[in-house]
Amino acid sequence: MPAESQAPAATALSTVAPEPGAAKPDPILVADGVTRSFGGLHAVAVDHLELQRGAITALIGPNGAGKTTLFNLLTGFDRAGSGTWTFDGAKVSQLPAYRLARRGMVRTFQLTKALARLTVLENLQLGATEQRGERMYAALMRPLWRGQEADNRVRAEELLERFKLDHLRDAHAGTLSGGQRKLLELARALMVRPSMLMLDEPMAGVNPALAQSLLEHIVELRDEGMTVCFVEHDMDMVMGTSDWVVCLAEGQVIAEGTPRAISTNSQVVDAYLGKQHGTPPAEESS
Ligand SMILES: Nc1ncnc2c1ncn2[C@@H]1O[C@H](COP(=O)(O)OP(=O)(O)OP(=O)(O)O)[C@@H](O)[C@H]1O
Repeated sequence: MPAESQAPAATALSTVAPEPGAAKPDPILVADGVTRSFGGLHAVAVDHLELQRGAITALIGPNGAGKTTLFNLLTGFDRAGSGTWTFDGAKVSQLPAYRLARRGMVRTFQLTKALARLTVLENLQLGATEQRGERMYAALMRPLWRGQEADNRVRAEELLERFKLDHLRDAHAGTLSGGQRKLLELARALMVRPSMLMLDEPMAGVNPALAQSLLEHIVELRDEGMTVCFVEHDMDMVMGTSDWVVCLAEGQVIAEGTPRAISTNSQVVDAYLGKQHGTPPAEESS
């Protein structure tokens, strides 16, 4: 049975009815009528969804449930067919990712081949400019305003230390282990001091030792006041870390609740948990 979190967000959520579309005491994100179709396939059709400020919310569901599609819509990486959503009280539907980042919502990015050739420190410095929507070429070629560059350097050093990547600051990102890459992806997103962090499968390809450290970092960020939302198949992480769980199936929210309520929800068990046969094996060795 999952342990219930004692964080303030968990306490606030303990009075919320465990039902799809439930209103939250202090929602940071509110979505209404969000749809996305591919041809005749309704990948996402979410009537109403609220995410509680300062809480860790997990999006779960079977393969093809629409989790990644919804995540991409909310983070400005795809365009919804219809629907509106607000972030921190302001309408942000269809805003591109860099404009969302300016408002405080950022998502992690997988390291591309180009980024793998840069050092860890360069990745962090570039993370700050990317999230603001500056072009990579311009960011590298044009001398940045000195004050801003110095701020970015200070922030980067803070994050290197926090994530214990300082000894790797001059290593090429491509040489990092799977878990270290995930830490770097998280650190890159934090360069712009967001209020909400969106994570797509943070545990994928991470070995158990680093998974634990990654998990602790995420809980620590929540304890500092950050709102976190992640898509994840690893049910240990979902049950052990999240304050609230939203289960999607066939594009719709079929259940919401605390990890404890969700683990015994018959619809979730039928659609997802009953079909889970453990989590995929870790892919890295360090
Ligand atoms: N670009 C696309 N073109 C066509 N169909 C798509 C596209 N992206 C997603 N889909 C379809 O939309 C549905 C939802 O996919 P999505 O990737 O959002 O599910 P998911 O819940 O994230 O699944 P998984 O857990 O396997 O990652 C699936 O049927 C998928 O095949």
